Amino acid sequence: MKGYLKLEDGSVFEGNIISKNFQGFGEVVFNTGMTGYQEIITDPSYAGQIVVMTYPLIGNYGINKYDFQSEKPHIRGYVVREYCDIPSNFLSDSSLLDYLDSNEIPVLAGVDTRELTKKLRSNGTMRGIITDDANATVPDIKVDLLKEVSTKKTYHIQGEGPKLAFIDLGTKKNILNMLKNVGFDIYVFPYDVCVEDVMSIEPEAIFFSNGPGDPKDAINAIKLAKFFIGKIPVLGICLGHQIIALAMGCNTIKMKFGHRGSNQPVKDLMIGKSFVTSQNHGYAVEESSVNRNEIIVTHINLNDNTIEGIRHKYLPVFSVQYHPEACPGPHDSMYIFDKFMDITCVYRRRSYLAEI
Ligand SMILES: NC(=O)CC[C@H](N)C(=O)O
Repeated sequence: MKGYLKLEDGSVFEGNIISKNFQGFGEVVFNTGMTGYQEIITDPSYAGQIVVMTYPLIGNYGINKYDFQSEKPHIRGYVVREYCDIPSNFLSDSSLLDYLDSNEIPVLAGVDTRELTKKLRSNGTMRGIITDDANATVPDIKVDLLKEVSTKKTYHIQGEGPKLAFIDLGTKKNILNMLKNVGFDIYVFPYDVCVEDVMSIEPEAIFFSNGPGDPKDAINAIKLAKFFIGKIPVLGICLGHQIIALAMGCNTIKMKFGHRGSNQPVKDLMIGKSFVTSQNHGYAVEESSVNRNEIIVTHINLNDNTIEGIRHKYLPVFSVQYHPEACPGPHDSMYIFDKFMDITCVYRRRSYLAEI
């Protein structure tokens, strides 16, 4: 069926609606990854967004049971140049379209995604609607994204190491896997958990996850970060990084079109090495808001010099804007998780020594 992607500036991109559902609206963003569509569509940070893939052929390796980053897709719509409906991969259990159809996600194929991406790059991210109705207008509806993607109940992932309070703002599964692999004993809390409930497990470290939306909307998480900074080691990834920055007095700003893909170059200024990283963010820490007497910028993006990581000068707090857990993307910066465990162990030994 003929369909359209209509943008808030009035522009219209034509294509074919190949899904069962033919209506969806959200913020239209583009991702430059050549592979990794299964991880992207199930990354809860994309909640509220229509994702445009710049790679021209999507669907060719199907969907498998290993690469999900959450229980279901969180995107509001999917836009591709060419959809491949004959997946070829020994791990594939279903086609991408069957999976998206079973979750009622609208898919618009046959779109000039190069032109669309150029538009989003020059005008900035815009709201849009996928529709079969040439007269449809682009709605502007705000929903509580954190409530939608965070865990409803606290749960425990047993480990032998230090106790970690994990604030789930819509986490990707591989972040939990990585923290489990380095040995943390993890308690996963909902986004609106109170300080007292987190304290009840006597955490030795706290983690703030990735997640959707504007970091300034994560009011409870910012409050938690303010409380725990300086008390126990703190790590944040992506939304978690932005929350930690806000808690330490920095500001965050909306970027023109963000960074989304598996090929973003980042320099670790502390060790002088550059890495290719996986990213998915539309907000960033504002450089001029960083109080350099207290905070060190540890990582920058080599495409546009924006901040990709910070740490406190004296306190055990650090965070990265990119995704060291990959999924999809390169595994080059997974050392971040070992570093977090090392710092937590140093603090554990210190408090042990202080007691004897
Ligand atoms: N992946 C994330 O955590 C994204 C963080 C935030 N929602 C942003 O777009 O910048």
